[in-house]
Amino acid sequence: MKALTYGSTLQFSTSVGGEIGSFNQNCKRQQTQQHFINLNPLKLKRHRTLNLVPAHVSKDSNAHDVESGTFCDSLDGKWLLKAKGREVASCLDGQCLFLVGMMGSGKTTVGEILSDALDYTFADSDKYVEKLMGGTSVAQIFKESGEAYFREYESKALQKLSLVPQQVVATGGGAVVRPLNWRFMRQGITVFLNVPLDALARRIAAVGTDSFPLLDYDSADSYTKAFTALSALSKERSEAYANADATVSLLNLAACIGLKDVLDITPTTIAMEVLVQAQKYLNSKRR
Ligand SMILES: Nc1ncnc2c1ncn2[C@@H]1O[C@H](COP(=O)(O)OP(=O)(O)OP(=O)(O)O)[C@@H](O)[C@H]1O
Ligand SMILES: O=C(O)C1=C[C@@H](O)[C@@H](O)[C@H](O)C1
Repeated sequence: MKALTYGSTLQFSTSVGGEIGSFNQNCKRQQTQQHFINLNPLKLKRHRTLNLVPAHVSKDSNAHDVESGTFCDSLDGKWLLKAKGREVASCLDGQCLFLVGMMGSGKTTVGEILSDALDYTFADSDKYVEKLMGGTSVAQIFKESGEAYFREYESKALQKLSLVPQQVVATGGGAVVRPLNWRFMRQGITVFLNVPLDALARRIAAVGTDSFPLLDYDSADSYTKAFTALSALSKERSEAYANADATVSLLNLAACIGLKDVLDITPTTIAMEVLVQAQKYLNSKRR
């Protein structure tokens, strides 16, 4: 564990290129780079020692991971996320942040953490549709009224949600396919959580495919049916996901922090990377 001290600006080094906490770009493990985060908004006492704890201490972890300052769900990890959240919130200037990505990619899990870091409210468009439908579940809507009907309500939900400032919205996995939905999502900024299909299928197989109507195939084991259906959906949607303003690739992120399995990346680490990529996008727009 590496202890770091700070004044009003925290400085630490990581093994990768990019800005603070960015593990996603130009990952070259031999390079070290200084990163800075402005801690003034947190109004903290000076001279506190900050411990950056590795997110995972697996048999593959080594001292390098520790020194690289990998974020995790420790108190300090959350605290750094909060500091970054304040910084990004000021660039967002009230705009919403829409998370897009395949079902099970972590939009809800990461979105809730992000809303806390940004001091934003959180909304899940699937849940909003369920509310509009008097509490009927998404799976039930698909079953009783069909996908087209659900998509109409999904667009209504996104339209309503896009009117609320300072909100993180976890969108439904298929929201990106309708151009109309992009009109609503372009009111804010969009970030694509790109999770490899194999990992998604493993995650979904673990929780069961029952609540995912588009994966409700009769044959094969849960992993195979999830993987088969996800592959088909991903082919149809990859172009649409690429319309997002920023992307967080879990494959790159895992490689950069030295994890073999993307499913081992903590939601806090992913949330940090979302903030970093969102900020990059906002800065590039300003130039
Ligand atoms: N980084 C993570 N680490 C461990 N578990 C995770 C992580 N991200 C998501 N999960 C788990 O994976 C499952 C799916 O996550 P989540 O509901 O956040 O995905 P989603 O993208 O919102 O899905 P949907 O499009 O179906 O609403 C949940 O059981 C969640 O707890
Ligand atoms: O990927 C999809 O098309 C879906 C994802 C879920 O979030 C739900 O919106 C619904 O199950 C459809």
